[in-house]
Amino acid sequence: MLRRAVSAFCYAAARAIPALRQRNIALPQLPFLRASLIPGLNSDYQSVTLSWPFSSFRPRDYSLPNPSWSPQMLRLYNYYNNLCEQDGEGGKKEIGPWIRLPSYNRTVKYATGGQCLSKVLQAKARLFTRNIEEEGAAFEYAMFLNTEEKAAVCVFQAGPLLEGPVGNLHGGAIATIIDTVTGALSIYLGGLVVTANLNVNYRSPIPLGSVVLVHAALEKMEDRKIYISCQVTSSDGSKLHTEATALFVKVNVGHLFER
Ligand SMILES: CCCCCCCCCCCCCC(=O)SCCNC(=O)CCNC(=O)[C@H](O)C(C)(C)COP(=O)(O)OP(=O)(O)OC[C@H]1O[C@@H](n2cnc3c(N)ncnc32)[C@H](O)[C@@H]1OP(=O)(O)O
Repeated sequence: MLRRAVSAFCYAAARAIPALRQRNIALPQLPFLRASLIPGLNSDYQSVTLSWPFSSFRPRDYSLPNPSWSPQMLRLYNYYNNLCEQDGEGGKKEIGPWIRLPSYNRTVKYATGGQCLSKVLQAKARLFTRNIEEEGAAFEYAMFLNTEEKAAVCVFQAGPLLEGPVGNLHGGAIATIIDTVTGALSIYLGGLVVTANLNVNYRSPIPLGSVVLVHAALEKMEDRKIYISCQVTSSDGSKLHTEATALFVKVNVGHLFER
């Protein structure tokens, strides 16, 4: 019963969000969608209270700066975060094409804003990239979307628990952050999607502890298919570490519960 209700809600939200975007209807005007997606998109919105009835408090946003972040990580975060605000008429701050994505440790919090639901549905489940609570130990990252260019940038600091070859980042961890960034962009563009194909070319090792940029951009959309390209570069863009292409396929929420 609960599963059916959750499925119906997620299905409706997954269908509604892209349709509203296509019609240029601003999501912040809609209270429950604001609750599920908008808080934390940029610094102004962090004070918005969740209005979805299951949420009595806001979940932790893991993409906000913490003491483990290096000065370089913080500088890049501030650079992209500042792009999220534009000067409007009379010096008033306006939301520009850039938005900062909040990051929770369960996808169900994205889908519903629901703290309660995330306790009921496989309570121990955690988003792979946010399952280590120790700050700085594994994936530290913040994602920014450019809604006009249909592109995303992620500022990523690789922690010591992600070691592969000695002193360097594990290839699986690199693929994971690529899947996360290209996936987030695809979800923004297409609603509920899954990765169908991910091709990764590793060009140069990424030292543990370093800060890199993950760039993702829409190549094309065809029916249910969303093609994304991706590059991981050094923080100044001078060195190419990894290149990838990804294909995401739109699904309905029932697909995720087929057993
Ligand atoms: C703004 C919000 C932010 C949120 C942030 C959240 C951050 C977290 C983000 C985390 C993100 C993490 C994300 C994750 O990690 S998702 C987890 C990993 N992925 C999966 O588990 C997916 C498993 N696969 C499937 O479920 C099915 O196979 C899918 C759904 C993909 C297709 O099965 P379905 O029966 O439904 O459809 P279809 O078979 O008719 O195919 C449809 C079309 O697609 C084409 N096709 C299919 N496969 C491939 C292929 N491999 N190469 C090339 N093409 C392929 C196919 O030819 C056809 O094209 P056409 O004939 O129509 O032209």
